[in-house]
Amino acid sequence: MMRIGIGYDVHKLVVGRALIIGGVNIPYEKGLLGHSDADVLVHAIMDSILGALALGDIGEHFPDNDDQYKDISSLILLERVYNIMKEAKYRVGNIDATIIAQKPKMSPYIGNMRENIARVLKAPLSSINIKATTTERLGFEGRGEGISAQSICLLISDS
Ligand SMILES: Nc1ccn([C@@H]2O[C@H](COP(=O)(O)O)[C@@H](O)[C@H]2O)c(=O)n1
Ligand SMILES: C[C@@]1(CO)OP(=O)(O)OP(=O)(O)OC[C@H]1O
Repeated sequence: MMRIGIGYDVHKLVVGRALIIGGVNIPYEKGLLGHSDADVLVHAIMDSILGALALGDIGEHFPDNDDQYKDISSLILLERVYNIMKEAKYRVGNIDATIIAQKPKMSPYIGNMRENIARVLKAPLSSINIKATTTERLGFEGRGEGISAQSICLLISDS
């Protein structure tokens, strides 16, 4: 059996925070604000997997008032979502995700992001696609106030 899920997340850009997207530390004058490392792409991917499993969202699994998640790498949370998926006897068929950011340029980092996500999800690199787009300066992403990400995933049952 196959199941499909979508995920969407937004974080605010502020000075004094690291910009971590897809587990890659991207040099930039601002970073994303959040309780964890605020990795907006990994959050959207986790929500798409949990969505496919009909198991709610990351806020339910990793509450943002729990000190154990303060500044945690979202790749660690992704590994926990992987374990939940494995327990349910599913594996990733494919993931397609989009980062919506006016700046900075994501293209030099996309390869490393794909490698990080494929490694944690124990999925072939060819099953993970990550794209980036500006919004032609329109909206909150276009004004540089924040970055959003969207993900869709297909899970395949192992049983
Ligand atoms: N933050 C971003 C946004 C976009 N890109 C790449 O640039 C290409 C053109 O973007 P448009 O928004 O003008 O369509 C796009 O294909 C992305 O590959 C990027 O690297 N970083
Ligand atoms: C990841 C969690 C937990 O540290 O915190 P944030 O980094 O604030 O991210 P958000 O996208 O609001 O989602 C869920 C949270 O519970």
